[in-house]
Amino acid sequence: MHYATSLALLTDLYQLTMASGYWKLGRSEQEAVFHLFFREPPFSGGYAVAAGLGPAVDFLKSFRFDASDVEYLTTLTGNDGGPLFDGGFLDYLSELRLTCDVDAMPEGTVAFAQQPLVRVRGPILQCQILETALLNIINFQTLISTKAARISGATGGEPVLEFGLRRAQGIDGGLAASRAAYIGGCAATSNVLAGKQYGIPVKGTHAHSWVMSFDDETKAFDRYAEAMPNNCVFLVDTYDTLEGVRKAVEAGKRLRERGYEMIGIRLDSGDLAYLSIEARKLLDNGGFPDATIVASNDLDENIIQSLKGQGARIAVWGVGTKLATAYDQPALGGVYKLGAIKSGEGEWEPKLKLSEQAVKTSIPGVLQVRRFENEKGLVGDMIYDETRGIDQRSVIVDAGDANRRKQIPPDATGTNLLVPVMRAGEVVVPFTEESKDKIDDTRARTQRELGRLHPAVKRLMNPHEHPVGLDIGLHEIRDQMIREVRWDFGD
Ligand SMILES: Nc1ncnc2c1ncn2[C@@H]1O[C@H](COP(=O)(O)OP(=O)(O)OP(=O)(O)O)[C@@H](O)[C@H]1O
Ligand SMILES: O=P(O)(O)OC[C@H]1O[C@H](OP(=O)(O)OP(=O)(O)O)[C@H](O)[C@@H]1O
Ligand SMILES: O=C(O)c1cccnc1
Repeated sequence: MHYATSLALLTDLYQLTMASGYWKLGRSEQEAVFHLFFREPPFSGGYAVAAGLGPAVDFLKSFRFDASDVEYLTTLTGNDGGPLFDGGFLDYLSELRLTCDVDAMPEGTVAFAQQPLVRVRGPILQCQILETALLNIINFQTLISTKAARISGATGGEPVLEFGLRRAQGIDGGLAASRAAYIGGCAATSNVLAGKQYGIPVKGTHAHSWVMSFDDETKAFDRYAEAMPNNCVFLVDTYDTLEGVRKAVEAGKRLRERGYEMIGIRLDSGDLAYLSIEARKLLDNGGFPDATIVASNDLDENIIQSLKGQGARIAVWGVGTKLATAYDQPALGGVYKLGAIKSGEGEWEPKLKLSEQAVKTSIPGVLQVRRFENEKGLVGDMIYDETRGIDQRSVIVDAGDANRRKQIPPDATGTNLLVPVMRAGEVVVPFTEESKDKIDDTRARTQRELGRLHPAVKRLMNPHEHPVGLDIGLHEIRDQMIREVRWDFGD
């Protein structure tokens, strides 16, 4: 999608005050590199599924301060009542066109803590003013695609229908959630606009109100079957669920006489394990062994896992609220940090932010991630500084605990996860108009990526940690920088 209006003001004011500062100091063009990453996978899980790059690229392509943006900025005042921004700076913004380089993990890539999902390199002013929107887009979509991957993992590949629009966080939240849920593994959405906009399959049943609007349930099913003979999933729990299933079987027989087949039934309350087992028997004995049982009602990955453990005969899972709102963790804490700045001599100077918590101390450099695998499977991921290359010792060191190290075996081959997306402000890969083929390819990538992960890393509770570490050369530089900063502060 190409945004019709500029979204350059979709930012925090402080990005613009810093930009104004860089401009006034004559530093706007100084080259810098920033990395977008998260520190903990969401939902206490072992991984995340990167998503949001498509819309992020659309945002970057449309990025400009148009006349109305600049006019608005002229109205902002400082605490002396005078204009907040200099006229010269606002002229600079109106002329500004992105010239930076962006590298990122393609959507559907499995990502782990500390790894850059996006790297932006270019004039510091440009890198800085992109922070908020990139975080807004990538954080939410990565969160939802990860939730969808967990839910789809729990169903063991049985289709998940995303039903979340009515509970989603507003209009854009609903659309973005449907998109990301599909990338993460959902089979379809009930969100028709998302279907149109992103080429996602749309599916649905009917609501209780349909049944309630008739005097009795049988009539409701028959009338629905007459109106929609090729889309019959009867919602059977308005009054008594198993009685509802019996009526659905009878309605299905009448439909069959007309040359159509009912798709199945939907359960939306009560004990879904018991009811699905009993409903299955009624459907099978009634001559509908192929009828599908759809279930919904505040489902999430944990309830689904429990239902499967109880032998539930559910074949299609409708999941709304807990998926589209990422109910148990409503935000991914992705951050965007400065990694290095180019000095006057044109050398990259790595930059470090210290923290009391080792894991929160930033990783300096111009970072890239290399994923290693051998014939046994994935070996581990290395975060390294592209300007220095990989140390020949081929060892990764945990970013939070220097005692945790792993040798990358010589038979392992590596692939860089960050791929070029923009060069000098121009999109260089086909992350352009969202097409059905494109989103289906992305969804397939997620499936391939998850298929390569060890099952223990995908475990819902207390997952095994996939090995991720800093290239030992980068670790030593960072360690030295930490010592120097601590020394300066007399620690
Ligand atoms: N066998 C089961 N094991 C575990 N959880 C279940 C089982 N059956 C249903 N659930 C889940 O338990 C919760 C049921 O909540 P609740 O009892 O409020 O729903 P209900 O019986 O459908 O009532 P309501 O009519 O208000 O929806 C839902 O999240 C549902 O998905
Ligand atoms: O439960 P979710 O995962 O959010 O899935 C969507 C829910 O939306 C619909 O009902 P709605 O919640 O509007 O009404 P109900 O609770 O009375 O069924 C539907 O029947 C599902 O239960
Ligand atoms: O089609 C459905 O069954 C549906 C759609 C949205 C929300 N709940 C259910």
